[in-house]
Amino acid sequence: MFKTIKYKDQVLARTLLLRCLYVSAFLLLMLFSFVWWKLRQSLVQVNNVQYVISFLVILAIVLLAETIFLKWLYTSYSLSHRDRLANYLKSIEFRQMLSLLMVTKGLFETKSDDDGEFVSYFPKVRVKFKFDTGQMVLEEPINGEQFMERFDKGEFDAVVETAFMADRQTNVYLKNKMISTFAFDPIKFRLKLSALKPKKGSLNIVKGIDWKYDKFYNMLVSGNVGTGKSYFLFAILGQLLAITKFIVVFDPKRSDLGALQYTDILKGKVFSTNTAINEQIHIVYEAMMERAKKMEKIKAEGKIGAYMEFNFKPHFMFFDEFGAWKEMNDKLAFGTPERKAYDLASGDLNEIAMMGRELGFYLIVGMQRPSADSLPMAIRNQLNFRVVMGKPTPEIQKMLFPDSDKELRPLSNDLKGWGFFQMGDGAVRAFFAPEVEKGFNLHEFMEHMGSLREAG
Ligand SMILES: Nc1ncnc2c1ncn2[C@@H]1O[C@H](COP(=O)(O)OP(=O)(O)OP(=O)(O)O)[C@@H](O)[C@H]1O
Repeated sequence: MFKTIKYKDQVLARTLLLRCLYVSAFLLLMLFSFVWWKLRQSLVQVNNVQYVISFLVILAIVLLAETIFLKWLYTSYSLSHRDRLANYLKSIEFRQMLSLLMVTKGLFETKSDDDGEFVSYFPKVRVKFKFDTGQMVLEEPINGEQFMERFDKGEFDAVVETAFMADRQTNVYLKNKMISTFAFDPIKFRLKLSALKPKKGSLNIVKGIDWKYDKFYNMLVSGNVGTGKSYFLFAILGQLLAITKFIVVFDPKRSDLGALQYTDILKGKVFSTNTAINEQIHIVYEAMMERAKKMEKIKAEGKIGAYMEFNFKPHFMFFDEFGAWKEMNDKLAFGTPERKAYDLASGDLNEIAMMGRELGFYLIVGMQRPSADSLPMAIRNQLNFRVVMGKPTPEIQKMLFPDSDKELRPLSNDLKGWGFFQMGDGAVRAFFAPEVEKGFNLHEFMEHMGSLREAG
């Protein structure tokens, strides 16, 4: 149910606390009156002074204990629990914060009369919490009244995102209002690795958000050591295996991905040496050019459409530790056959990044630091789905999400596998990568995902 945010909600928690204290003081008074009445009937002699003193002492002790208890309930219990009481307390805190935000952003008007200043206009913002999905739904007025433009421009939503560490997921306009849905508890959207259900054209990222590679072609996954980059890449590669057999995997650092050459599903598709990688890049490039020719022929007959409409399958080049490959090859002496092969491969890669989308050839690039030296601009500009695991440095944030000034805050101190992503020009979102469960075996996972394709 929606609740309207009021100006006085700024002190909601204090009001709640005071109400509790008033009620308990009243109950104590009733109890004492009853005890007094009983004592009068009995033989025990208590004078008025003794009675008042004992009442005041007990009242003070009870109210102090209750204040401490309520404070603990509000600040600690509500954070560490997920039951109804904790959710109720959280909703109080959130409503209070919303009211405060509206006031600090000046989204209200005052007038004065003989009795002093009073709030003459407070916009009708309503809120609904969905604790089971970790969402908050805000209804903001777009009704021709004061501040409409500021709500419409998303100014208030941006402040809410920062204050609640939330992500705006959807933004819908209805008559006289705008409905924005925020995810304030990103972990609620986490998928389990075993629950991934990729489909042709879309791979699962978090609940409700898929990577539609035909739309947001080419992916970049960056992140420092230990942030969960490899695990996230496993989730992507596994899903690709479930939808296509046209995959090549490059792992110049020979890490866990390199060892996938020993699986049945990826036998002959994993390459680690520079020579093999450069050669394979050229093979993929030639396959792409071959497809370009075929499509040109089809289009010469007046047919229109994208590659899948002509029954061509998507190809994926899965390139982990891209920076390491570039660094190793950049050192090669000019004029040597290895250098020539590398230069050819670099040119091919640029073209795959640029033309691949139309033709169904996609790149997935994994690297620690996507700096200008390690990731050529021609490729970087074509990476439409950008992911960073962990909290990026300001420079990396600027490089990955240049148009966003969203403040990125850590999602967890003890859990790994969280980060931020942006698809195209969409909002930068915080997310938890699919959870890798205990007892996970990389090779078994890949074989299993591959078997889904064979079965289907
Ligand atoms: N999605 C996840 N689910 C469960 N645990 C995770 C997840 N992601 C990361 N972890 C935990 O964090 C650790 C580091 O993750 P990962 O190996 O993917 O980091 P990395 O950034 O790739 O580092 P490196 O470059 O050293 O491989 C893992 O061993 C695991 O314990």
